[in-house]
Amino acid sequence: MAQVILENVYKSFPPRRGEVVASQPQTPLESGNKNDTAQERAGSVNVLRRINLTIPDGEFMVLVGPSGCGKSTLLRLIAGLEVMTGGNIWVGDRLINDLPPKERDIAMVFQNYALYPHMTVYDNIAFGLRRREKAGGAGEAGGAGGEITSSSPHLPIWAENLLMGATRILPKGLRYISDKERQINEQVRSVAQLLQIEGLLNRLPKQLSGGQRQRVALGRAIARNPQVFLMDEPLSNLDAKLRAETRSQIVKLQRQLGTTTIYVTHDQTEAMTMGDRIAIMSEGKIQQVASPLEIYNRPANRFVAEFIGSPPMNFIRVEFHAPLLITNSQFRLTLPEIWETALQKYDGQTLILGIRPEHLSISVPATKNLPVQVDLVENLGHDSFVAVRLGDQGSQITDKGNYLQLRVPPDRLVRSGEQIWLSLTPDKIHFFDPETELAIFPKQ
Ligand SMILES: Nc1ncnc2c1ncn2[C@@H]1O[C@H](COP(=O)(O)OP(=O)(O)OP(=O)(O)O)[C@@H](O)[C@H]1O
Repeated sequence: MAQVILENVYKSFPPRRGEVVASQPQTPLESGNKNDTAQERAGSVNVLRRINLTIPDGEFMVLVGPSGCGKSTLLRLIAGLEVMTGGNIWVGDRLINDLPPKERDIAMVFQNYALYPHMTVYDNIAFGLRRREKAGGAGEAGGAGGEITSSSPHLPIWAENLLMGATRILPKGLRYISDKERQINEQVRSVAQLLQIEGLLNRLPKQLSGGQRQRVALGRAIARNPQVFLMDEPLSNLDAKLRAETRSQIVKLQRQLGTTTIYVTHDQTEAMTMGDRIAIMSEGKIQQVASPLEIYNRPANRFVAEFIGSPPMNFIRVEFHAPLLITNSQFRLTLPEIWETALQKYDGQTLILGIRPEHLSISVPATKNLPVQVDLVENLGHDSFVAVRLGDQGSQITDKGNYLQLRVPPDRLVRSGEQIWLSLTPDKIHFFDPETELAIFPKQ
C-alpha cells in the first residue's frame, strides 16, 4: 500500500496526420513552464495540464469528468502505458516516471476485462503471479503489464510453468507441483473465495457472464497484492442491476484490502457512492478535489455544480441590490444578513444564482416566490421531475431558454400548462461570479 503523488503532470499528444489543431489557450502558468516542449509549441493536443493530486495511502479516489477530459490518459500515465510530457509521479517514496509498467507494482482493471480468452479463470488469475515468480519477485503491472506491453509475447501455461521450474515432465497423468505453484494455488483460491467465483475456476472467459468476467479481472488484480489499483470504468459494460451490485462489492473489497485505489468513471452515481474523495476533471484540469458531500454542498465553480447532481443544478441570472435579489420577472427575494455580507462587493451587479432541483418547491402565490408555467412532468414513481418555464418571455435569465427543473414528491400532482409558484430553500442557494464562474457563496 502506498500514497500516490501526481506533481505537475502534463501530457500532450502530437496532432494526428492530416489533423489541424487550433492553438489551445494556455494559462500564464502553463505558457511559462519549463516543461513545455517543442511538441506543445508545434500545436499538439494538450490533454492534461499540470495535474497536482495527492492520494493518501489506502484512499479510494474517483476521477470523474465528461468524455474526453483526460481521465483514462491520466490513469495510463500512472500505469506507465503512456509517457508523460512533463511532471512527476510518486508511489510511496519511489519516483516511478521512468519505470516500465511491470516494475511499478500497480494493477489495472479495464472496462473490457482484458482476460486471456484461451486461459481458464484459474490461469487468468494466476498469470500475473507466475510472471512475477519468473521475474524473480519483482512487481508487475498485472493485467496491465501482461497484455498491454507488447514486449512480452504470451507463452502457453505449460511453457510458463516449465520456464519457472514449476512443473516437471512426469509420467502421463501426473504433475509435479512446486512450492511456488502451491503458493500461487493458495492465493488464487483465496481471491476466488473473496470474489465468490470458486465455482468458475475451470471455465474459459467465453463461458462467463459480463459480471463474472469483471470479477475475474478484479481477482487477477487483487491476487497480485499490488501497492495501487487503477480501475478504468470497470462497470461500464454491465447492466444497471449488476452495476449497482458490483459497485458495492468493489467498495467493500477495497475497504477490506486497504489498497490505494484510483477509479475512473464518467458516472456521477459511481463517483458519489464509491469515492472517499472525488477529483472532478474538465478539459485536462482538476476542477475540485473533495469528499462527495463537500462537492455536492460546496461546489468550487459552476462546472462542478452542474456536473454533480441529477437533474443538474439550475442557474438564474439575478441583479443584486442589497438586501434584494431581483430577476427580470416579478421575483424579489430579501437576503438573510449572512449573504448580504458575503455578497457585499457585488452590490449593484449581476450574479448567477444556483439552486438544485430538489431545493425548489411548489408554493403559494407571493412576491417572494417565482411564478412559472409547468412544461413537462416526468413521473419516476419515487419522485417526479418537472420542467417549468419562467413567466418572463422577454429576457433570457437562464441558459436553458428560461427553463428550470424541479423534483417534487409523486403525490404532488401538477399538469402541463398549469401556472405555479416556486419557493427556494434559502440556505441551499449558491452564488457564482458571472465572469469567472467561481463560487462566491458558499465557498469551499
Ligand atoms: N493516443 C492519442 N493520440 C492523440 N490523442 C489522444 C490519444 N489518446 C487520447 N487522446 C485524446 O485525449 C483526450 C482525452 O482522452 P481520454 O481517453 O483520456 O479521455 P477520457 O476522459 O478518459 O474520456 P472517456 O470517458 O470518453 O473515456 C481526448 O480528446 C482524446 O481524443
